[in-house]
Amino acid sequence: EPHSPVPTPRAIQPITLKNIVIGAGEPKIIVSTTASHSEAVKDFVQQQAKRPEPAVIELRLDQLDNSDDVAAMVQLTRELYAILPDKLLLVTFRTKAEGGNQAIDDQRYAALYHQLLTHGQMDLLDIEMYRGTPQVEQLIALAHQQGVHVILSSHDFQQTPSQAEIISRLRQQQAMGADILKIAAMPHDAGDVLRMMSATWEMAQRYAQRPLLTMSMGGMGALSRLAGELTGSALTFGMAGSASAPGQLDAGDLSATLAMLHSSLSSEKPA
Ligand SMILES: O=C1C[C@@](O)(C(=O)O)C[C@@H](O)[C@@H]1O
Repeated sequence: EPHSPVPTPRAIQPITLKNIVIGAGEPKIIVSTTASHSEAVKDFVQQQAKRPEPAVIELRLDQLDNSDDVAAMVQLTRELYAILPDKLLLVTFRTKAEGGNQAIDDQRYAALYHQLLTHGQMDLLDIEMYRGTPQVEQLIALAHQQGVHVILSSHDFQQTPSQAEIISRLRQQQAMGADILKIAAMPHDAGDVLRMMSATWEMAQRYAQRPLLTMSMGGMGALSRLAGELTGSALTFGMAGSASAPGQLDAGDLSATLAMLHSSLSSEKPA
């Protein structure tokens, strides 16, 4: 026998919520809201609730004009949760510091998330790992008390960190108790995209017990948004109409390509 690859078993434990398996099979598609008014957000989510592509809908609170009206945001999460009986609702306030639409200080960020977790409804909450250690630790504990799964996230819209730095952040997120480990970074060349994919694979093979969500942004990064089943990224963002970040592919095209790659990957039988 010439070359028989020995597959290394991954230690990633899939998460199953509402029959959606995160961390096995095809990467699951997340579609984000980008509207600035609650009514438009609700219309969009009604439409997406009927679409087959997204498994997860991300509510981007920082895109809303009235995101400082905490009671209205709490109410909005409850309404969206009710129209998504078989998809997952991810709630995200992406801060300006990490590429989002609105600046918010760590205290107000923590206060908003505290109210959302206490009075709102969601399956998943995106918490930026660098929003202040005590705040982040308290929010993770509260989320888990409320039965909400936590995505700890880190974004770099300027450049792509070294492979060691990408892995170190993902491991830190895991150590902090994240349920899903996430990093997004901007590439300047193909090497940066390949490094993100390679860091994802090394993390998945060696260190991860939790599902990963990684991507290179911008047009150059598209391959990283398609390659998750190979590299070990369990989720991927696609767009419906308008992108919530540069480089997102249309959810329909994304879904077709993920299916094509899945059939190739599952025909691969060890010799
Ligand atoms: O952080 C992320 C990833 C993202 O920035 C992307 O590149 O697809 C899109 C955002 O909506 C999401 O919160």
